[in-house]
Amino acid sequence: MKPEKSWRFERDAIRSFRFVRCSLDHDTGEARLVYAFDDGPELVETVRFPGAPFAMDAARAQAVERALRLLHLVAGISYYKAAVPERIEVDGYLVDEATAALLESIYLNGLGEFAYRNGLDLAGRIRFPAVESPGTRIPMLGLRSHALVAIGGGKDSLVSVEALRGAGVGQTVAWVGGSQLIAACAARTGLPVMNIGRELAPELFEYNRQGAWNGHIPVTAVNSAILVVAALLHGVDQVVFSNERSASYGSVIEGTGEVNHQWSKGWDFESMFGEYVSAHVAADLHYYSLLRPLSELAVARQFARSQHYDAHFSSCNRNFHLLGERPVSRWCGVCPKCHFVFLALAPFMSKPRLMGIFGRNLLDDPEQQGGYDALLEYRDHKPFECVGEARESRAALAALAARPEWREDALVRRFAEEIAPQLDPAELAVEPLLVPEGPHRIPDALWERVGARFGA
Ligand SMILES: CC(=O)N[C@H]1[C@@H](OP(=O)(O)OP(=O)(O)OC[C@H]2O[C@@H](n3ccc(=O)[nH]c3=O)[C@H](O)[C@@H]2O)O[C@H](CO)[C@@H](O)[C@@H]1O[C@H](C)C(=O)N[C@@H](C)C(=O)N[C@@H](CCC(=O)O)C(=O)O
Ligand SMILES: Nc1ncnc2c1ncn2[C@@H]1O[C@H](COP(=O)(O)OP(=O)(O)OP(=O)(O)O)[C@@H](O)[C@H]1O
Repeated sequence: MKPEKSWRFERDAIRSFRFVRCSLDHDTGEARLVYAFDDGPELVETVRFPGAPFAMDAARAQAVERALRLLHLVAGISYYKAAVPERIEVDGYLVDEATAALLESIYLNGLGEFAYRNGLDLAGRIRFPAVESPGTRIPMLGLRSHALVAIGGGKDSLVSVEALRGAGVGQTVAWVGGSQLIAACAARTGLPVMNIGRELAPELFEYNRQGAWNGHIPVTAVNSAILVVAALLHGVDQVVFSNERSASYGSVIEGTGEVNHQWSKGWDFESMFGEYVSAHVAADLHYYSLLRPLSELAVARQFARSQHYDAHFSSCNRNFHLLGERPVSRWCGVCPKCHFVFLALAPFMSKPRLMGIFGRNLLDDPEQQGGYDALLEYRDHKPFECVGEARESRAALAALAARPEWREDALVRRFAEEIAPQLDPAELAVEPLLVPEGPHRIPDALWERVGARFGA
């Protein structure tokens, strides 16, 4: 369809979102993901995979093409959300029923927070056009044993990197986007690194100014699909994320139910996506999260065992905006992630060390009371951020209330005096929360080596 010169983004007049085409140039490593609304201009997202030119046999090249289409379909969510039109069209290739089912789940659940905040009901609205497929078996590719480990600049992925190192697994640390903070953490690992470039179609920002629907998207799903393409281009057999058990639990909102900001970090996404990749993209490519059986507190304990990254890492998402200025400090100190990570690390490291990392004591600052109340689900719901469960925050605060160096701090004292007496003391123990449990996709032989390290 030729774009009409006079086309304007009018959100409520748009009827269809189109997946126009996708391509990957093996000589340059540049992928182009092309979308459009109705007969509007093409929206081109670019992803640059380092290591080109890529040479490979036909079977691997076909797997790359399947992975690229999966990425095209997943990454479309950034643009689809701008108008959430009633129709989805895929112009360049056919989508089978299994792919449509995966996509419908990612779009519906991954846009859960977006829909809730915008007062939209997307149930039944998101339908990918699907054709029946004969269910052809996809081949093993003979990928070499090596892990591409996704890192995000925070504590979680660094825990995975060190666990894999300890288990003797060959790894490359990989990240998407231009964050200098992540680059510094990657360099600090001393391991081979892979930085994948990603640029959103610039028109999206213009549409945002013109009244597009806007809100959170499941960015981990997009990063996962990008890393699957990268793994196949480089011929390696594992894509490793660092999503913990706690990520599977969302915010419970009165009158609405559960809305999970971090849905694509949760188990439902991981199991569905991982199974799809091995059944429909490459039989010997394994996607898993190494931290899936761990709570946030267990990850924090693990991170605290080494000081190697103290001066480099940050979990504060304010470091990762695409537009605008970077924060002066690695830790803003006022967002839910700063609140939670400070609290989660406190039981496991010395107070001076923690204050050295954050440059201040968040638990002795009454201004942060509202933020901590939300983490405890006390008179508020869990924030829309990647933070642990309320029972983890309560247990951590209870542990600090028993320690002389913490118990006089304003928010610890308030917890002990006002909130703890309303809670069941049996539910305030830290130890049970440190035990690894629940489903995961970690290869058995690897879990045997890292599980003990994690306290299994
Ligand atoms: C850095 C951040 O937290 N961004 C969220 C913020 O966006 P904001 O407008 O303040 O800044 P930008 O990130 O620069 O985004 C500019 C616009 O582009 C849209 N966009 C961005 C990335 C993308 O992949 N697709 C996009 O469409 C974005 O919507 C803006 O209009 O608020 C937004 C609305 O709530 C969030 O969507 C932004 O979150 C980013 C997608 C992001 O990368 N966030 C991660 C730091 C993040 O939230 N990670 C999660 C993982 C959970 C998951 O996978 O769902 C976490 O740590 O909680
Ligand atoms: N820019 C990125 N590129 C590739 N993978 C990423 C990126 N950001 C995050 N990830 C992956 O997604 C996971 C979830 O992100 P998240 O920000 O919660 O984790 P983190 O940065 O490792 O730790 P923390 O929870 O302390 O911030 C990460 O552990 C990492 O595996």
